[in-house]
Amino acid sequence: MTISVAVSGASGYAGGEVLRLLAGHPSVTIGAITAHSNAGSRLGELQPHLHALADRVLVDTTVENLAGHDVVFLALPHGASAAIAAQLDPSVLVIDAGADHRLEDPVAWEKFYGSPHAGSWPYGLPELPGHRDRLKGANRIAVPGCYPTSSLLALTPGFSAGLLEPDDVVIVAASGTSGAGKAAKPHLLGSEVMGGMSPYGVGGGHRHTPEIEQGLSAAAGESVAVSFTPTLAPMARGILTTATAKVRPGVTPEQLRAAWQEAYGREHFVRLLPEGQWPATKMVVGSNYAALQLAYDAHTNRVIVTCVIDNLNKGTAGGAVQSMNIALGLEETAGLMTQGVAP
Ligand SMILES: NC(=O)C1=CN([C@@H]2O[C@H](COP(=O)(O)OP(=O)(O)OC[C@H]3O[C@@H](n4cnc5c(N)ncnc54)[C@H](OP(=O)(O)O)[C@@H]3O)[C@@H](O)[C@H]2O)C=CC1
Ligand SMILES: CC(=O)N[C@@H](CCC(=O)OP(=O)(O)O)C(=O)O
Repeated sequence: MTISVAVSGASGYAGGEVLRLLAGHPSVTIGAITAHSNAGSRLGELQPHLHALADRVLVDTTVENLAGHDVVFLALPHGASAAIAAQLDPSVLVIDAGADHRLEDPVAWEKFYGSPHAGSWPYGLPELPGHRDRLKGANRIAVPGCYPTSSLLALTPGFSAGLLEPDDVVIVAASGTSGAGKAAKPHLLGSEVMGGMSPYGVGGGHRHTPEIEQGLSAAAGESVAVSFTPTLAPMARGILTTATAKVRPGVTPEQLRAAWQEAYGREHFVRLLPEGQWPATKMVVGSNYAALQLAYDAHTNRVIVTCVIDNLNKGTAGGAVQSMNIALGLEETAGLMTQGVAP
């Protein structure tokens, strides 16, 4: 089976990573690749690492150019994908790397994004309970945000198993700068980022807070409140998320470990590391893997979980391709077997 795929936002970081993965996918033919201000350019000028596609020319992101493919990836700024998706044939598989269709609650959407809610689609994080089944045969998929991917992988097993208190969850995550996209922004200048770290979106203001709460609340079966603080780290790729939550009375460290083992023991891309080995971003950069470790802090009665992902891979493009594979009934790992890059 050969699947024709169009990729929009192909001049950006997320679209570029989708193309990098699709170029190694055994069942995919890459059709239209589209951009906005860079339409008309050769891909090799903008994504010089994509050698096999260097001579392809970017065309405008229009419904006409995206039509006629089996799958359309949207890797556009927030708010740009909903209008395009609404005009694409309902039978085509549309996979949106942006946020437009992630949140189920219109009130939360309007509060954090300030625009009308476009509705929600099946959520492309197959390792969450029940999600793989919802992705099978889907023709619309919302790819999670990168921080929500690592945060939900970190804490969902504890909430699904009923081991954690819902009102005392603290998540602090450090991201590489590619998470902010390619467009020039003063806080991303090398001189601002190199050699130091800084927080942003502090105090509950980051738009990924409701997305993380949505996923954890679904796992818990009750409302979960999250304090989420993102930080910017001097690296191009990678997220290191440290998530902690109060443990319910009577829960033992053995029960905690068993819950995470049960959740991920059969997963290919999510690895609970052997006890004592702690995740580092360099384990996963370039790959679709997530690595986790947990500890019980008896002093504060909290579980501490660390999760690392590559924000552009498992956090965006890898999750998108994995979801495509599931939706189309392909091997889930197809095009995604690249391991981490080290040193
Ligand atoms: N970077 C990351 O780690 C993650 C990104 N995402 C999401 O993926 C999407 C793309 O992000 P990212 O690649 O980082 O961003 P970039 O800024 O790197 O790329 C943005 C892309 O969108 C195109 N574009 C810009 N404005 C418009 C417009 N008005 N209409 C159509 N296309 C437009 C750009 O084209 P041109 O260059 O030609 O102007 C470019 O191809 C966003 O929704 C983001 O939230 C999700 C998870 C993680
Ligand atoms: C470092 C950095 O700036 N990261 C981005 C998140 C990237 C991501 O997951 O994106 P979307 O929800 O936008 O798809 C941010 O905090 O806005």
